[in-house]
Amino acid sequence: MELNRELETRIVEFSKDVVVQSPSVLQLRILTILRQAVENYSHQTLYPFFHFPLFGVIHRMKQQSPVRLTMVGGGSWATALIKILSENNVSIKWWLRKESDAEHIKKFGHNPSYLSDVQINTRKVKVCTRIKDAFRDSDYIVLAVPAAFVSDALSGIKPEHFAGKYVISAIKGMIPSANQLVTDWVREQYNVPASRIAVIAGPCHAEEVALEKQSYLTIASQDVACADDVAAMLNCRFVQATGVDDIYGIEYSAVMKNIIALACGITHGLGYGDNFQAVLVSNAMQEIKRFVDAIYPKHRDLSGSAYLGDLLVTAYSPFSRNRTFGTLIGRGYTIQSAQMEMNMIAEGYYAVKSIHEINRQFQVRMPIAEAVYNILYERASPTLEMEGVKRLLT
Ligand SMILES: NC(=O)C1=CN([C@@H]2O[C@H](COP(=O)(O)OP(=O)(O)OC[C@H]3O[C@@H](n4cnc5c(N)ncnc54)[C@H](OP(=O)(O)O)[C@@H]3O)[C@@H](O)[C@H]2O)C=CC1
Ligand SMILES: O=C(CO)COP(=O)(O)O
Repeated sequence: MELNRELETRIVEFSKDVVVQSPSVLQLRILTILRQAVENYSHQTLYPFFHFPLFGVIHRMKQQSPVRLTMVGGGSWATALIKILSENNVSIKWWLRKESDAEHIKKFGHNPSYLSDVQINTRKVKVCTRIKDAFRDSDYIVLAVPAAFVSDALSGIKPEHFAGKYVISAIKGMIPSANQLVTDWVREQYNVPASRIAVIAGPCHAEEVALEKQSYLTIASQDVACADDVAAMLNCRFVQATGVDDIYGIEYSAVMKNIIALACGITHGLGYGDNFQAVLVSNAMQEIKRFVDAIYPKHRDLSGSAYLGDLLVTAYSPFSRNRTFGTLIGRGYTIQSAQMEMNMIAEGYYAVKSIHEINRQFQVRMPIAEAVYNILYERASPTLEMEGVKRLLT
């Protein structure tokens, strides 16, 4: 009886949406509901539903109608997400800014600039360099360029181009010119309703996805059904994705962990050891909690993998751009030379300034983030700043 009621409620909720959905989104939504039912209930309980006529229809739709998605960005994370999505019934338009990269992918099936070992399935993935063409006929827009370049990447795109689409931010950074989360910025600039916005989070480096190492993603949206749909698109042989509702907590936490990874890198570059870093990271977790709870109060468990897990992987992994950038700064590189040394973007560099400015209003005690800000923006000495942090750690 419980199941009957739950399925009924979900189907009624979902049918309210029917008028505004395209067939592929409907299919995904139905599949998500059914997948959850199959996971959570016994075959015996589910048996009556096997006569439900939609089952056959869904099966046929699954064969025929792929989800239509646009990937915006040609970097390592976009390339890794393309690999994951290509495992499922998804048809992808991939926007990159460089004509030469697009031509190379069309010809050889590899991104020449990032994760070049990843084989691109060119039957499922169509590459283009005109953003308006990339948006046409898509149900989902995935944003996967560093936050500082989203506005450039979407140049020429207007609110009407987003109408009826879902937006998924795979970005772990803030729009520097507005000090805004990417999802808030998209909502305001393009009038996309919050129920159609999701973020992809969780501890997951593109390089490990390229190697098909088992990974976990958390998809957050104010509308959990939307998050579940996106999770269904990303679940595959080597990725397990789960939908949740704490979009603000998860997005801010992802921004903050990049700043902490910079601090870990800086101290590593200065010669501090693992004992110190463990204490730095535990204190940093409390700092993240204070900030996220102040800016968006909600009951949340920060030991979850989208919060603590992502902090750990970014603070310790040699693949982390933020940790690498911090290490170079700790070793005495200037900001410009550290940026030139890396072929990739460390989001924490931009984020620490935004968080510093936002925190003028909230006045949360964040000595580690403040030390990183002083080093990167006030030309403070890394040695002296980290001496100060050292005295405050417990
Ligand atoms: N890499 C990872 O493992 C993960 C990354 N993320 C997040 O994904 C987002 C993207 O990062 P990632 O893919 O790693 O970045 P990369 O550093 O790998 O790639 C940067 C991308 O930005 C593009 N770019 C640079 N300048 C501009 C510009 N002015 N206008 C438009 N595009 C530009 C680059 O294009 P070009 O090559 O033409 O210069 C390239 O496609 C970040 O927010 C990151 O935090 C999240 C989880 C994992
Ligand atoms: O968010 C990430 C892993 O989950 C990527 O972090 P970096 O940008 O520091 O590599």
